Amino acid sequence: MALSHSLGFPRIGRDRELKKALEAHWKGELDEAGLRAVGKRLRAEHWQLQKDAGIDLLPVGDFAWYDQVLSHSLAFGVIPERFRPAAGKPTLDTLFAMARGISATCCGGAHAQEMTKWFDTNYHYLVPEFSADQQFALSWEQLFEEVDEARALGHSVKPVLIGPLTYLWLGKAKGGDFDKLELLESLLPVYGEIFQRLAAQGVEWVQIDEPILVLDLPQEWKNAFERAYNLIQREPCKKLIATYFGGLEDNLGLAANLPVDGLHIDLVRAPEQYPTILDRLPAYKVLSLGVVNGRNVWRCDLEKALEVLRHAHERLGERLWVAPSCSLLHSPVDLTREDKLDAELKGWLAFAVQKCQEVALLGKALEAPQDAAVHAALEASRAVQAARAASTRIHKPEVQARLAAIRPRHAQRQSSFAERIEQQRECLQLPLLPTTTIGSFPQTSAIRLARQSFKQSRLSAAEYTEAMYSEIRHAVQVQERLGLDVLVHGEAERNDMVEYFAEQLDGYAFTRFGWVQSYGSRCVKPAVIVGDLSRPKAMTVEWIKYAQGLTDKVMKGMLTGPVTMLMWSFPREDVSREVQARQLALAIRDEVVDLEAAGIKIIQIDEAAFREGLPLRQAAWQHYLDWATEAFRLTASGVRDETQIHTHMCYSEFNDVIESIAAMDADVITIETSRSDMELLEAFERFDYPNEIGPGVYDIHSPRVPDSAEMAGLLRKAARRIPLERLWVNPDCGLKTRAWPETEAALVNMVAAARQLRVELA
Ligand SMILES: CN1c2c(nc(N)[nH]c2=O)NC[C@@H]1CNc1ccc(C(=O)N[C@@H](CCC(=O)N[C@@H](CCC(=O)N[C@@H](CCC(=O)O)C(=O)O)C(=O)O)C(=O)O)cc1
Ligand SMILES: N[C@@H](CCS)C(=O)O
Ligand SMILES: [Zn+2]
Repeated sequence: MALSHSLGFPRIGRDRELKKALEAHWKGELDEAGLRAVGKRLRAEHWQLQKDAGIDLLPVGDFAWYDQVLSHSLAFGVIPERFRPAAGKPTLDTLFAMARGISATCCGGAHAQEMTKWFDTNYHYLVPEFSADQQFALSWEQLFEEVDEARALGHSVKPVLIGPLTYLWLGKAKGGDFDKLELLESLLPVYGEIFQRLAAQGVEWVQIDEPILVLDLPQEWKNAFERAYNLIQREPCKKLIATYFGGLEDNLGLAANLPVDGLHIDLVRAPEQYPTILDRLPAYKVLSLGVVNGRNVWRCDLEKALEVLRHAHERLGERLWVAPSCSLLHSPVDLTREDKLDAELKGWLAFAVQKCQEVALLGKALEAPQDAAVHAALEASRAVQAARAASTRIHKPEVQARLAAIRPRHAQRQSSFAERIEQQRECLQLPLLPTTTIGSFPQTSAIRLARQSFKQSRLSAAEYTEAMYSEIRHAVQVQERLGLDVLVHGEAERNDMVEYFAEQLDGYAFTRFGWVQSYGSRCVKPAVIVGDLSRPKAMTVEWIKYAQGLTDKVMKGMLTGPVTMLMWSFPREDVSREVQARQLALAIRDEVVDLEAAGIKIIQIDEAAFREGLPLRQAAWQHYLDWATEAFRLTASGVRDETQIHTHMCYSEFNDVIESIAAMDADVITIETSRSDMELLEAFERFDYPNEIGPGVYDIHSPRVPDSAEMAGLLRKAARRIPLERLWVNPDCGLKTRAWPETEAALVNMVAAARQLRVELA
């Protein structure tokens, strides 16, 4: 039998129960016992959903209160000094403090751990902080408790661990000049202890995630893999190493030969690795093939998947396992919840539950090809593929014709930055170190409630518009009172910076419940790119015009760029990312031009996901950077020289992409830097980045309000790297997740810091 298994299931819940419970707990409305009860119920429900779908071996350890990397830091005792409890083991409060920071009103405060993107996904993990004298000790019982919990429910379980090399790779060495790889030897005994505990609980298989095996690894890390797994092999339990998000390529031999019992590979992202792996895999090993896409919502082409699986099954027999390509954390939970999707589109989609069914069906098709259910599923899958290939909702000749007419001049501003900036300074008349924000102001429950009422027709369009205008008036008044220089309208009318635009473009479709965890309790509902994309009419102009009419100060128009629209949507699989980005670029370019025509002098085109889109392997970088940069320039280049184009990027490591960021030629870029203590500016300094920069001076993901001295300190650091006349002052990212009191308090301090530095440094 080809065993079917899942690498991990979404933890947030079909109705985002975990999100709601966490937020209630943080507000003091749900005690710890209540929160734990929600977690327990969700785990039980998720195991049952997977089992009912036909999955043989269920993951345990994929549940996390905030983030799975953070759970591992707790497990290994990697708890920075500022969070360490005075006595005893860490608690849930320790975990939440590490994730969210501690407010300055309590014990002097502590800033949260740095958060960054999980490989090339829109999921964020908390970066482990290693000290030079780092000790590791098993400190968190969650995994063992959950194994008992699942077994008590009668399930066959496979605990999931992040492997030691991936864990170390994801962390940061702090407070000393040392190589984090040196910590491996002291970390491994904790893994040993975990395997022994799991074996004592009766566990047979453990999944060890080592996704860094799909990256370009330095030789010492490759050597470390051999060293680590030679030691780990002595420990009990059978071990399956899971790789995903790409191909093993030059690490294939290394991964195939590690002394463990099985290997999982991602055949969706890297189908080409299949034949080679069969030749290189030792005869004793299980091979798990990830054939169902865990990163997208389209139904699996079962025939195509079966072609490979049949071949592998002939060679491997019971040593073949079937799986999704990666953890289903990146998938919405259950398509059956979607009661408003049209039948045709619904028939084309699969969420986590349906993906588990697909995996189980593929397993069954290998054993019982004549089975009636198998036969019917294959027939249905063939019909879906044929319908999509011919559908007029997908293929639009007019969009394709516009794409074909693009010429290099369309992606080129009229003059160089040096010439433009003179005209812009003349036109904008801003002070040194201009202050601004990234776009959004608090998305209060009143705003969300108004939107919900409008969507359910309990509020008319006019009433909803007035409610949003009232929010805009409030945001403008606050910004004027605080003395900010460049204002924003606050994005009250936007449910999400991507979904909002997607809803107004032709070619997109939407789910009602297709939530995916982004970080902690925060979720996104990625829109689905179904067909060729175009903009039927202006999307933001009336809102921005209204906001500009309220003030004499400059109002920034606020748009989401093509690369980010693409990265944070579920893309088509029948055309390249490049083509989809170009279609989006043309649609948003029209909006940029319309904003300028409406008198808007500064237009921000957010490209928060620009760095995230960078392929994991260096060999593929240039091609991506070329088309991504071109898509941005195509969006931004329809305007006059005096119109100032801003862009914004959060969570980015800029070293690898700095030249392309310069090539985007935005007049101003605002970036996230505060959690990394302005370290990220190093790339801009080294490259002598020519345009203007706003390095974030405070972390918006934490409720903590930094004082103006702290922000002034960061600005001084920034001014050492970037010439003063090119520096802007702003938070790290949008303020939608914050409440008004902390937002105002932080912005008062930010404006004060900017004013102080104007005097001090001018
Ligand atoms: C900047 N970021 C973004 C990323 N990806 C995106 N697609 N969008 C982003 O902004 N990736 C990187 C970062 C991640 N950061 C964030 C920050 C904040 C959120 C967030 O707040 N998400 C919200 C959901 C947003 C949304 O769509 N809201 C809807 C309302 C949906 C809803 O909850 N409705 C309620 C009813 C209303 C109520 O009572 O509140 C319901 O259905 O029950 C809207 O505004 O209309 C979140 O709540 O998690 C995400 C990523
Ligand atoms: N303009 C958006 C960017 C977030 S990355 C915001 O302010 O929320
Ligand atoms: Zn941002």
